[in-house]
Amino acid sequence: MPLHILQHPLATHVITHLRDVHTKPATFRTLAYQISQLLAIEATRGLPTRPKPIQTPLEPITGQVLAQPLVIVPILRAGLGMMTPFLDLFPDVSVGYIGLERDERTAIARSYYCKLPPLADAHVLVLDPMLATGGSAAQAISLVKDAGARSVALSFVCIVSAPEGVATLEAAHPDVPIYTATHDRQLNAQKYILPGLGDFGDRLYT
Ligand SMILES: O=P(O)(O)OC[C@H]1O[C@H](OP(=O)(O)OP(=O)(O)O)[C@H](O)[C@@H]1O
Ligand SMILES: O=c1cc[nH]c(=O)[nH]1
Ligand SMILES: [Mg+2]
Repeated sequence: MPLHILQHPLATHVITHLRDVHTKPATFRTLAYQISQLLAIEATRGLPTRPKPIQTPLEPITGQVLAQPLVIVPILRAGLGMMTPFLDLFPDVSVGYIGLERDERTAIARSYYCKLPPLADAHVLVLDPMLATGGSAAQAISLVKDAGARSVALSFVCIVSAPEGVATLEAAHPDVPIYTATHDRQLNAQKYILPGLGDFGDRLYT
């Protein structure tokens, strides 16, 4: 599946401020909202629509409306920072939650929570700002597939991706497209993304 990288001057502007170590949590949350809104539009470009006959004030026409329910699944905790723009753009969206936390020493993610709505007929977007080793994303996608999500209607949406994470996710789930706002250089020895923006969850909330 192709890696979709946001191409928009506003995206590079917002990411630069997100990366800035001097950006405080309140501003960081606003910037996370802005970049996630751009990603939400990009990642839903291919959503199917169905015809709906309506009457305008002047004449009858057949318009198009969204054909499928949409489900977002933010990965706790940092994924919560991407959730609100999806709720604002798609008021009927359902939300599932997957809790995953990387061990600080091994960088291997441990699952601690999973609550998902019905997924079989839905278009599912898994949200997590950071795709580093790809371990968290691969686990989360396995969980939503096991819960009934169909791979033709399943995407992973992140803000910063590393080549290592994209390779891992593509190897584990070659059928799932990845949407990212920026594709960075590499991981460091502690499995943080370079140049990256640090620990997204900490920058959102502490
Ligand atoms: O690709 P990976 O190597 O798995 O790393 C990415 C994961 O790391 C961060 O979460 P973290 O474990 O820090 O949890 P948090 O969101 O609660 O801070 C991030 O939000 C991803 O879930
Ligand atoms: O760079 C990284 C890697 C994993 N998780 C983060 O929050 N940042
Ligand atoms: Mg974290």
